[in-house]
Amino acid sequence: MTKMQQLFSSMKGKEKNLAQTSLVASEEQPVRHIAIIMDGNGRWATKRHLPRLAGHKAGVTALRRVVECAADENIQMLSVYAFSTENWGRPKNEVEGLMRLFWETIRSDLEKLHRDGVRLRHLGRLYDLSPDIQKAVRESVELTKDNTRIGLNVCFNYGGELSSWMRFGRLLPMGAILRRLARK
Ligand SMILES: CC(C)=CCC/C(C)=C/CC/C(C)=C/COP(=O)(O)OP(=O)(O)O
Repeated sequence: MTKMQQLFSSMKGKEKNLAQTSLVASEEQPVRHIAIIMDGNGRWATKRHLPRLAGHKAGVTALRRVVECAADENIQMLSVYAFSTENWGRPKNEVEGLMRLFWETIRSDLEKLHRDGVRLRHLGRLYDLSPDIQKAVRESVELTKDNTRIGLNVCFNYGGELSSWMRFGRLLPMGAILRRLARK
């Protein structure tokens, strides 16, 4: 079992619903691009009698593990759908917590991501985010732009981009991803 498979199966068992993973590839091609829709963070936290933000933090922890494994698995691109324009409608304290978490994660993880050869890109409406976040995103994209090990598209404050992007890919359920990885 590869590291990625172990990660996905551990998520199924212990961290159910932390992330929904979809695969973009045709049947004939090896897995090169994995898209992750961050979902279920709130349910994960509620089940454990924790505040929703604890679920979002656990989601970021899971994401770190996915990025590490994917780079080792020769996956060339990861796209992470984190915060949609609809998510601004959530309670103020949750939105503020998510913005802070996003900013803190860039700040704390950027150096390691750069060292690990991750090329960061942002997809979404940067201009609507706070000046601090805009600056952190711009700096992280600039710093990592020449890295070649793996691309990480962070979709934050995305709108219709998701649905149009989905039309280009075939979305397969988790089981299909695991089987595909097993064949590598
Ligand atoms: C990329 C990065 C560092 C992001 C940091 C911010 C972050 C964790 C964003 C995810 C937010 C979100 C809307 C998750 C979905 O779970 P949900 O709250 O909809 O869960 P539920 O469906 O169980 O309510």
